[in-house]
Amino acid sequence: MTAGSLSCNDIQVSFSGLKAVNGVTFDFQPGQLYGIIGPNGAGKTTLMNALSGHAKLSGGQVMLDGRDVTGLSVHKRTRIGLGRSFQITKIFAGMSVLENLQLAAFAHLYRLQPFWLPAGRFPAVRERAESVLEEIGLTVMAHRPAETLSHGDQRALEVGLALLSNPSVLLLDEPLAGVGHDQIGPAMELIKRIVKGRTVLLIEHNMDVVMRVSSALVVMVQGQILASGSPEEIRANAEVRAAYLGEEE
Ligand SMILES: Nc1ncnc2c1ncn2[C@@H]1O[C@H](COP(=O)(O)OP(=O)(O)OP(=O)(O)O)[C@@H](O)[C@H]1O
Repeated sequence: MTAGSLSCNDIQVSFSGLKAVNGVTFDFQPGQLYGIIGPNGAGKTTLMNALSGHAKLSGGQVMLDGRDVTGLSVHKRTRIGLGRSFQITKIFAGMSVLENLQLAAFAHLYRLQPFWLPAGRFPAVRERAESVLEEIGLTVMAHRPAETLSHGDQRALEVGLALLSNPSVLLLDEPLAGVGHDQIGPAMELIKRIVKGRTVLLIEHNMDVVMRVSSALVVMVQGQILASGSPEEIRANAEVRAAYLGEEE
């Protein structure tokens, strides 16, 4: 089995009776970038949470590289190849860019939070953090406090945190949220670069961006998949246009 295959079978997530994800079955193929689109409240983030282990399923299974991970914690899923970035940033504002990466690299490599010693003293940590720093194009900003970065660069750092475990499957929840218009282009380039060799699920409201970077789109409405296909197929799908894209145009 090729690394990076993710599938879900009839998964369900409910919040006090509300079926936020209501029977989703899908095979995400290795190396593809799936744009997950749909109106507000359609269940996109909850689907990601269900796949990453952040939301408890009320039914169904999640498989990663052919292995049933339904009962595994977030950390165990991370260790076997699932990375996740969040809509709300998890970076430490007062720490430098490199320190943020080193702290997360230490936690990943040694399964500990290094509160009592500088994580950067560990060669494996330094090496991993520096490699991701380069991957996200922030090497020149390594020693800047994270809070002084532009919004776009903070989002790149957030994505970097998800890359530290070198995941074969990467779940990105609105990595361009709040990114200024002039930074959308470079941010898109970053996404295209880090995607190589990985399976990516990307929640993104900017239709122009999502249509351009995705190899396939999955359209969610009311907790279910309404349609999936190439960006061209989705654009031409009358049902999707009526339920969602029509709103945009
Ligand atoms: N922790 C929670 N507790 C209760 N209800 C929740 C919770 N998380 C999500 N929901 C509800 O589940 C539904 C799906 O929400 P979700 O955030 O997954 O949608 P979304 O498609 O990601 O929306 P958006 O595009 O606005 O981010 C919504 O009705 C939301 O209010």
